[in-house]
Amino acid sequence: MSLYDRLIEASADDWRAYTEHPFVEMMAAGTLPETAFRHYLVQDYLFLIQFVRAYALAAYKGRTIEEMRYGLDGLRAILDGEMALHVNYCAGWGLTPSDLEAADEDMPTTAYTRFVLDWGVRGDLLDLHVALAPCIIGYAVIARRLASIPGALAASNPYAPWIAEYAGDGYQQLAASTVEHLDTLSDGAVGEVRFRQIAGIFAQASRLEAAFWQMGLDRA
Ligand SMILES: Cc1ncc(CO)c(N)n1
Repeated sequence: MSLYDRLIEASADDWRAYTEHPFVEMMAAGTLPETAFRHYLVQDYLFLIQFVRAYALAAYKGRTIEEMRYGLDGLRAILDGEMALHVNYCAGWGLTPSDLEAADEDMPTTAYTRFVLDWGVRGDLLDLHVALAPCIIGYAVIARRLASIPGALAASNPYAPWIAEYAGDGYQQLAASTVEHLDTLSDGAVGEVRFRQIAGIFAQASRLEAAFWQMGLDRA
């Protein structure tokens, strides 16, 4: 069993609350109010800025060139890839990247990003990558499922570009390599005590993800 499978199994309720949150179901159905999505997306841009810092930290903490490169690739995937989705959506609302950067962080954004960065500083590379994992893997899992719901990818669904981005090959491959990387990092040998520690980080990050969706819905 991969470390990822063990982590999901250990935090099943939190994982489900995150990946099956009403926010994502409403995106697939196209019924999510735009105010909710807009608040979420602006906050997500601020979230990604902090995640770039977390990946930079992962590169810094790498003990091999391969681990350093892994941090760098994650950083690039956000800066040169994922953020374009946010910029494009926001351009439709008349918001420029500078407007996004100047927005204030809402509490759940600060809570989640600083939780990850704190584990990154305090813990070792495995702690950091476990704190990052629900983000990448969760969005890949969510988008793959949503993409299979009839009508979710229809041109009439304003959230189709979001679903298509995370269900796309590039992002799905990033998630698959994250699953593999967790096994490489843990070397297949994580004892019970260590597993309980990282399972706690994984579960908390999953709860912070659910709180992030809820932050959007609360603006509906
Ligand atoms: C809150 C959040 N979690 C995960 C991702 C995926 O990168 C994202 N963009 N935002």
